[in-house]
Amino acid sequence: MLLVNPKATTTNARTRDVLIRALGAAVELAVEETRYRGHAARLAATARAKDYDVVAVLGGDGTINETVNGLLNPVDGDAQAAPRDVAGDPSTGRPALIVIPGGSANVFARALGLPNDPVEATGAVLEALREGRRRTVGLGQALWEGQSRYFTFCAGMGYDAEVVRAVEGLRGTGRKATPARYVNTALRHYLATDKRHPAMTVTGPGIPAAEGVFMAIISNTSPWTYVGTRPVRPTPWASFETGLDLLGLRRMGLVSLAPLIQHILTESDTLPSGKHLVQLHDEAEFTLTARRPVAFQLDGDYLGERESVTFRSTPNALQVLV
Ligand SMILES: Nc1ncnc2c1ncn2[C@@H]1O[C@H](COP(=O)(O)OP(=O)(O)OP(=O)(O)O)[C@@H](O)[C@H]1O
Repeated sequence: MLLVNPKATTTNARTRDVLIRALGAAVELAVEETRYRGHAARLAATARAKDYDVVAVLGGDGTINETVNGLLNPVDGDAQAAPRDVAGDPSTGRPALIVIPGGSANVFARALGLPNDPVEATGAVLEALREGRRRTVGLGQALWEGQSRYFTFCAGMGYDAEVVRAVEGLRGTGRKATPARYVNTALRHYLATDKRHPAMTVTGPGIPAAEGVFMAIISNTSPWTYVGTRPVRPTPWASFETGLDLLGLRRMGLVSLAPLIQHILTESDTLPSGKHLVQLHDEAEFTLTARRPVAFQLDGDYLGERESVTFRSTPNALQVLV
């Protein structure tokens, strides 16, 4: 099943048709266009219930996030659909995923090593299909107030989620999400964010409690994002094959931030260092609690202000043809 989000930033009818022709020549293909927010999750859950082998997505990180959640959660009323779980590997019980970048940032596709161009990515994916090349990836899961949502590359609480919220507000007025818009919004919003009263504490099984955190980045892979073609790596050791990583900031002043920003933009695999940083690597679970509601984002989607969110690693969650 091919899911196309016609509203994704860089998706157009031409790339859609190229992809349909290319995939259609290689496999038996059903094509669905998403018509509203949440539609990709429903379609993906249906694909799983109907035992499709593969779900391909042409869209941005938002559509991929929905698709992944649809693949992991059973469709309404189908909760006891028999999983095809083979030998305890949960990824074998659901359709595999194909990703063709069609959004603005395409972090998940690029973190998987795919070209950030839909036609070139189609070529790479067709090769993977022909050669049966699959990679098993873990996902992150966020749980709060009785809700749960999986994430493919990152979640965040605090300043970064405030920036995501501000950019979503601008997109609501018809402006596109470009890297320059994110950077401009981040700089402007820096003046407004609270740099004096840290709200969050990180706790978890076997993890010493860390208080006084202003913002936290939770990573399922590295890079965390891209500015243009440049990868940004606040948690350089994170990977799809390990548990979750975290970078927490206990200071938001420019003296602390400037060297950190320089480090994460230029260093590829050394951890940023500093007493004001809280760092976790390859953890199965931890919780962020906050004294007041704090902005929360997941795979670049703003999800409101929250006071407690638990983050859990879900190993071997999905197979990706790449
Ligand atoms: N037909 C539609 N009309 C409006 N919104 C849609 C439609 N189909 C899907 N959506 C929603 O559009 C949102 C944005 O899509 P998506 O993330 O794929 O693209 P993007 O925002 O351009 O990319 P990125 O996430 O990389 O910025 C998704 O949250 C999805 O739910």
